[in-house]
Parts: sequence; structure tokens; C-alpha cells
Amino acid sequence: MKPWERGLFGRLRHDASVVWKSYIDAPFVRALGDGSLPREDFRAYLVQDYLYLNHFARAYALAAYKAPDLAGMRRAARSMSTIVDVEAALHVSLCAEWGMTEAEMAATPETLATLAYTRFLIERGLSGDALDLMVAMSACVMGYAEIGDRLRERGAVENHPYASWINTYAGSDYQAIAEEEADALDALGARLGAEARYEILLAEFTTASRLEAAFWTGAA
Ligand SMILES: Cc1ncc(CN)c(N)n1
Repeated sequence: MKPWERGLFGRLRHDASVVWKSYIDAPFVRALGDGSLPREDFRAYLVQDYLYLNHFARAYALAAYKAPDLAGMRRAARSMSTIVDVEAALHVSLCAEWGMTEAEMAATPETLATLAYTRFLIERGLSGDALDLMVAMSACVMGYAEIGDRLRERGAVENHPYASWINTYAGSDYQAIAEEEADALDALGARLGAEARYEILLAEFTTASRLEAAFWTGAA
């Protein structure tokens, strides 16, 4: 079973399935998958996603602060460095191919979609506990693992304009992160009473998934 299909995450994904589909099967994702997405749209997305990842890394720092144990702190710290050193670095190197510097990326104004999504995550972490935050963040981590897997299944990505993007999220490193995330969410949910507060968690997850869907159109 794929990590996004099992446990607490699988239940949230199932119960928010209409919104979830609008995120992982968005027109932007389809065009990215078949290579027809205009380069300009992809670049605009990458720059916004770079800005998004800056805040997402901070959200992991907050997750480390809110973690109920050392294992959670270690996981959050590892995830934060993966975002900063691997995922954001990929965006910087792709934009460099178009002659755009990291300083120019960082100086680009955030779209409302970026602003809304990132501040929602930080707010969930500040006002809620570790489970509120991890549920809100899970739409990001797991959604791209599912998208990467779906796009790879559609066929070989050699000579594809967006091969490095697809290969990153379809690749074993990112897929392993999704496996770990599913297990971590289950453990945290058991510890912090997910069953008793499920409706609130579902509302947080649904909002995060809506913000993901809006991010595709906001960045283009
Ligand atoms: C908006 C968004 N959502 C998810 C991911 C995958 N980490 C991302 N890079 N950007």
C-alpha cells in the first residue's frame, strides 16, 4: 500500500477526496506531466515555490519546537535540512539555468496564494500543537510524493522538459520521506488523541489541500 493510502493520512485523504483530487490532478500538474506546461509558468511556479519552501522550512523548525519527544525533534530537523539543502537547492539550480539568481528569486514578491498557504501553516503551528501542525503540513509532503509517483507511472521521463522535477518527487529519497511521514503521523496521532479530534484535523487538512490546489493557479 502506498504511504498516502494508509493510516491517519489515508483516512484524511479519503475524507477530503474531492479537494485532494483538485490538488494532485490539477490542470497545472497534467500539463507539467505531459511537458506542455509553458516554461514561463513553470519558472513562475518554481520561484513562488522557493519562497514557499523558505517558510515551510521554518514550519519544520516550529515542528521541532512543538515535538513531544526527541525522535520528533530529530525528524523535524532532518526534514528541515532536506527542504533547505535538497528541495530549495533544486529550485535554485533550475532557475539558474534560465539565468535567474537566488537573490532575484528571494526578492520576488510572494503571490497571495504563497502568502496564504505559508502563513496558514505557521499559524496552525503557533496556535495548535504538533499534531495540528503536522496534519496541515502533510498535504505538502504526501501530495508531491503521490504526484511524482503518478507522473512517473505515466511513462519514461527521459528527454522531458521537467524530468528533474518529476524525478525528484518520484525518486526513492522523496518516496522514503513520504513513508516516514505516514508512520510519524500515525505515531503522533496515537499519542495526541487524533481519534477524539478527528473532525478538527480533517478541517485543517482540507484547508491545506485547498491551498495546495490554489497554489498551482496562483503561481502561474
Ligand atoms: C506548494 C508545495 N507543496 C508541496 C511541496 C513538496 N514539498 C512543495 N515543494 N511546494
